[in-house]
Amino acid sequence: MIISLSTPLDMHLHLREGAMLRLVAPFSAAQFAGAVIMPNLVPPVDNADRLARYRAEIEAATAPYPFLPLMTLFFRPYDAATLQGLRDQIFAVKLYPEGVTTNSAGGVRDLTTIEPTLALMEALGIPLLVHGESHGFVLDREAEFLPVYERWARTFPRLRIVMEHITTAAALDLLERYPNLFATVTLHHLLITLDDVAGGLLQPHLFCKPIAKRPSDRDALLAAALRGHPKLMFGSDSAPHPIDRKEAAFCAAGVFSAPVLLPMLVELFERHDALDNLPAFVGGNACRIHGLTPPPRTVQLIAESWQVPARYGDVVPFAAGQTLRWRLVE
Ligand SMILES: NC(=O)N[C@@H](CC(=O)O)C(=O)O
Ligand SMILES: [Zn+2]
Ligand SMILES: [Zn+2]
Repeated sequence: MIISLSTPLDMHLHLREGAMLRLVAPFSAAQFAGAVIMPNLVPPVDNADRLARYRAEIEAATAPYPFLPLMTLFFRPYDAATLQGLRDQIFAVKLYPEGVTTNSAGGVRDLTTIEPTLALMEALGIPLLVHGESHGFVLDREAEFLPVYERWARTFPRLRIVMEHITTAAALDLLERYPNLFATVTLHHLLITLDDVAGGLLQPHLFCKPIAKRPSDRDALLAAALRGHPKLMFGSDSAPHPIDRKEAAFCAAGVFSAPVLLPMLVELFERHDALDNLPAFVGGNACRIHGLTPPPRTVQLIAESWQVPARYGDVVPFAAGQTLRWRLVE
């Protein structure tokens, strides 16, 4: 049995640079027609020259797959001339509050100071992608950020705002209240809760920001994804770190899910008898919301089981060692 997906997209992806990029990028390029590429490199992708060189590096690493990198710019308090000059080279601007996640040291310290740049983005039609967490208690960080989304959604009604990698039922509820608010959700946040991370022996390969939450949150996110919620888009947040940064004191945050994404999404939607809604979740909604027209591409999966390797190079993947029911047809 074969399942065909038309032009699947991953709306939140970390490809890193150099040898890590060359190791991980082919997994995404084999499965997806395109992906939104996160700019949290060291130093961040925050100027035209770095953008162009990073895009070229991605294109080299993903050839010969027809893979569209949707580039993002690391949020700075850009002025009008800078944003106008960069607008045609980017899909969106990605905002990190200072210090909330991996490589966000150059993020925004005072969120009340950046409204002039948000107004410019609204005028230029540039979407705002946000890692929305406060500096509060770890389980409350996403909830505490929701009023910030509300303020921006009200102040800038034509600014398209994407709440990245949401992990709570409360974030989902907010989608219903503001027409210009959208969200991405990862595969792992549809499957795991905090118990999987820290309820038994500590599982560093499931440690990420935002941290996985309660069963009720996971169930609400899964239900929304399975029904193809029109404002919810798949974004893997696949975020590889070398094994010595994960199996260590001060374990880095990030789950490397790229190699298993479509096989596990198909299995999940099949198990819940929701395969009809998978195309909307993995690209259809994103194309409609953002007006994207990536080069059409068909990706096929076959019902043939395989075991996820323990490692790819020096990176441990999500679901390592598990047997999956669907395999990508290469
Ligand atoms: N999600 C993570 O835990 N880590 C991401 C950064 C991010 O998306 O917040 C990374 O770059 O490693
Ligand atoms: Zn993030
Ligand atoms: Zn991310």
